Amino acid sequence: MAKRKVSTKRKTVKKPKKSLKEKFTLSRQQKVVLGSFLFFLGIGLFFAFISFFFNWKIDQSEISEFYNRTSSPKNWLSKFGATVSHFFIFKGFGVSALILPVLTSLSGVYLFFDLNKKRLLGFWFWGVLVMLWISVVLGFVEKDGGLLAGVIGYESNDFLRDYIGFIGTVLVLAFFAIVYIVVRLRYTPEKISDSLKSTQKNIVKDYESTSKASTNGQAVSDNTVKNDTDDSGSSIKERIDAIIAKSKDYRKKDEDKEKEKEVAIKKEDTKEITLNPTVNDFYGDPKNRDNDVPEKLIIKSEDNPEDIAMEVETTVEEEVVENLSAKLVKDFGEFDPKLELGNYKFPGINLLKDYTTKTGGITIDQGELEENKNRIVETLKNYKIEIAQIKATVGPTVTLYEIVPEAGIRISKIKNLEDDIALSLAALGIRIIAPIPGKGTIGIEVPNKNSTIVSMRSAIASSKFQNAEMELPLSLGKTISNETFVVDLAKMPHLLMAGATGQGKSVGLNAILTSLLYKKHPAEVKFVLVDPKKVELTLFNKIERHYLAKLPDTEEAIITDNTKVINTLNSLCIEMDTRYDLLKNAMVRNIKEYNAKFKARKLNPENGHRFLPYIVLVVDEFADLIMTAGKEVETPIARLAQLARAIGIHLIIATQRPSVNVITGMIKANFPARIAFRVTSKIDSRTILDTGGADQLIGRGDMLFTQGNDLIRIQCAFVDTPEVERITEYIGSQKAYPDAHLLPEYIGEESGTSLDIDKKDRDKLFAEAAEVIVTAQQGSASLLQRKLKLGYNRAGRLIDQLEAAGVVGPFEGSKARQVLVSDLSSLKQLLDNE
Ligand SMILES: Nc1ncnc2c1ncn2[C@@H]1O[C@H](COP(=O)(O)OP(=O)(O)OP(=O)(O)O)[C@@H](O)[C@H]1O
Repeated sequence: MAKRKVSTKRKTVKKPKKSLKEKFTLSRQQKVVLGSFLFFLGIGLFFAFISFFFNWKIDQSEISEFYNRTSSPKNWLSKFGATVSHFFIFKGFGVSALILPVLTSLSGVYLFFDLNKKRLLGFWFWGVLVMLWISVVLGFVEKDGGLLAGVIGYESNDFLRDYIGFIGTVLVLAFFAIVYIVVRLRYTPEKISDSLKSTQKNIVKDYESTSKASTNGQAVSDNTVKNDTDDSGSSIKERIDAIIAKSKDYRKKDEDKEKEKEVAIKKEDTKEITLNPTVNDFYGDPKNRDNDVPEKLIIKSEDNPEDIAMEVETTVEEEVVENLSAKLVKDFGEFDPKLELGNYKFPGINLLKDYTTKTGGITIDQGELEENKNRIVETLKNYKIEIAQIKATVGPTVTLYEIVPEAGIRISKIKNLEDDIALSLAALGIRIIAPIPGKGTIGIEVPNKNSTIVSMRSAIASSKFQNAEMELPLSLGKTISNETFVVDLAKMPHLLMAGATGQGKSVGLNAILTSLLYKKHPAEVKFVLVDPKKVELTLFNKIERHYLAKLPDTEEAIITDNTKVINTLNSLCIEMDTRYDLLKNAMVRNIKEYNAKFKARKLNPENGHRFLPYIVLVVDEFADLIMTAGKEVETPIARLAQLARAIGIHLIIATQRPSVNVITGMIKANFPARIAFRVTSKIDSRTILDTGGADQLIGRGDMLFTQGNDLIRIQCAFVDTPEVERITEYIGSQKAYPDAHLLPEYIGEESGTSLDIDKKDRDKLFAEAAEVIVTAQQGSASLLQRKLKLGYNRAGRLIDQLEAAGVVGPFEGSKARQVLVSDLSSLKQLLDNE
C-alpha cells in the first residue's frame, strides 16, 4: 500500500511539454543582451583585425604565449586580439576575414531589434561564401601565400590548381562570381540590358537639355550629337542616321502631299520620333515650351542640312496616379460594414444569470473522492490489477480518476474489463478511457454527487472567449479540468448535434447562438433558423432585422414549415454559387480574404461585390425534416456541407434521433465536428460519434465533443430561456436594418411552371426534346440532360415548356413526370395543331 499514492487536486493544469523550438527561443531580454554582446564583439574584432595587419609580425611570438601574463602584444585588443586575428586572418581567410566582424555586429543589431532572422541567415550564408571566394581569388593572385589570402585561401587555391589547373580555377572562380551576381544581387542579362537602355535614354535626355540650353531653340548641328557623348553618342548617331534615311524615303513619297504632314515612327522603347520634312520647322523655334507638351529635339541632317529636319520627341513623364483603392481608402477610410448600425451595442454580460453565487463554484467533497478512489482500487484489485498511482481531476459534473497501473500490467487487460469495472463501480455516467490518448494512463470518469452548473455568463466572460481571435467563436462550456472550451465554428466547419430528448440539446444550440451574439456584429453574421418544433428558436424572432436571413417574400424569418426548408436550402446553394463566383472574380480563396479585400476598397461594388456576412444555418430537429422531405433536403445539405466552408456558410444540425436513416453516410462524411449529448443506446452513440460513450453520459448538458479525432467531455454552458429572452430583447430594441438579410430567390420546380409559356420563347431544341421524352416515355429533366447534353437549367426549362405544351404532366415530387403523349405521330399531331 505504501506505493499507492492518492493525490487529489482541485484542478490539474498540465503544462504542455516545451517543444525543441520553444526551448531554444530567446526571451526579449536575452535577445537584447546577446544582441549588444555580439555588436560590441564585432566592433572589437574589427579593431583587432585592423591592428593585426600592422602588428602581426611583432605579435607573432605572443600567440604561443597566451597564458603568459607578462608578455604584451601590440594588437589593440592585446592577447585576445592577436590570437583571434591570427586564427581568422593568418590561418583562415586573409583580408576577407574582415567580413566576420561585420557579420557579427550585424547579428547583434538583428537580435537587439528583433529583426527578421531569415534575412540575417542570408547575410551569413552569402557573407561566408564571399569571404571564401575573395580568399581563394587572393590566393590565386598571391602565389606565395601570406596575409592576403590566409591559409584557407592559399590551400584551396593550391588544391584547385592541382586538380583543375590554372584555367579550371579561373573558370570556377568566374562561375561563382556569376552565381553571386545572379542569385544574390538578382542581376540577370535582361536587367543589365534594361539598365543600359535606361542609361542610354538618360543620356539622350541630358543631351537634349544641353542642346536646348546651348542653342536656345536653334538647330543643333550633327556634330553636337557626335561630341556630346562618347560611347552612346555613336549609337544615337546611328539611330539618327537610320531615321534620316527613312525620312528621305518618306519625303520622296510625300513630296506632293501637304507640306506640314508629320510621320511618326514609334520606336520600341516608346520614344516617339517625328520626322518633319519642312525646313522652316527645322530651324524654327520649338513651338511648345509648355510642360504638358512633349519637348522636341531638332536634329539636322548631315548630308544636306537644307533638305531635312527631324524632331526627336521625348516622352512626357506620366503623372503617377495613386492606386485607386489606396486613394479611396485615403479619402474615405476602409469600408466599414458595421457603419449602418454604427451605434449598435453588444449585449452586456449582466443579462446573463450568475449561477456561481448560489452554488459557490465547484464543491469538492473529500469524503466522496476518497470513497470513489477506494472503490476503484478495490475493483481493480479484484481483477488483479495493481495501481502505482492515482490522480483525481474534479470537473463541474464529473471527476476524472487517472490511473497509472503497476509496471507489467497491460492496458488491453483493463480495456477488456471496461464493462465489469463500470458495473462494480455501479454509478450512472461512468466512462472508462483506456488509455487516455497521448498518455500511458487510464481514465475513469465518475460523476460528482453534486454537479455544478456552468453558467453561460462564466463561459462568455472567460478570457479565452473574450480574447479568442476566431471568425466564429463558440464558448461551449467547461472541460473536465474546468477550462472554458472555445472552438471556431468557421474551422469545424459544420456541426452535427445529437442527443435524446431532454438531455440539453436546445440549451446547447442556445449557447452556440448566444456565443455568436456576444461576439459578432449584425453585419458580420446572419442566422438561418429552422425550427419545426416551433418553440425552441422562436425567441430569436426579435432579432430578425439584425441577425436573421430569410427568403424574399416570406413573412417569418424562422422557418417552421418543412417545405419551405427545401426552398431555403436551395437558395443557400444559389448564394453559395454566387459567392464562389465573387471569390473567383476577386481572385481570393476564402471569405476572410474576400472581405479583407472588400474592406480595403479593392473590389468594386458596381461589379456585384459586397461585404459577405457569415451565414449560420441552424436546423433543430433534423430527423423530422429527413423523414418528410428525404433526398430533397439531404442533397442540398450535403452539397452545402461539402462546398460551403470557404464562402462562409456553416451548418449546425441537431437531432433527437441519431439513427442511420437520419444521419446518413453522406451527412456524416461532411460533418467531422460532432456533439453528442446523452443518448439511450450504444448504437446511437456509435451513429453519432463512431464510438460508444454518449450512452454513458449523465445528461443535463453533459456532452462529448469531437472534431474528428479525440473525444472531449464537456459540461455544456447553461443558458436559460429568460436569459435568451433578455438578450434578444436588448438587441431587438436597438436600431435595425429595414428587413432581415434577404437570401437569393429560389424558384422551385413546382412553382417554376407557368403554363402560358409563349410558343415563340420555346427553346431551339424543343421539338427534339419532345421526341426524346415521348420515345423514352419518361418525363425527366435528367434524361434530356443526358441525351441532348444540356445543363440542368436548360433541361429544366425545356421540361416546363413541354408541360405548357401538354407533352408531360405536372411536377410530382421525386417521381418522374407523366408523359401525356403516347407516340411520335401523336406528338406531331399535337404540335401541328397548336
Ligand atoms: N448545460 C446544462 N446545464 C444544466 N442543466 C441543463 C443543461 N442543459 C440542459 N439542462 C437541463 O435539461 C433540461 C432539458 O434541456 P433541453 O431543453 O436543452 O433538452 P433537449 O435535448 O433540447 O430536449 P428536447 O429535444 O426535448 O427539446 C433543461 O431544462 C435543463 O434543466
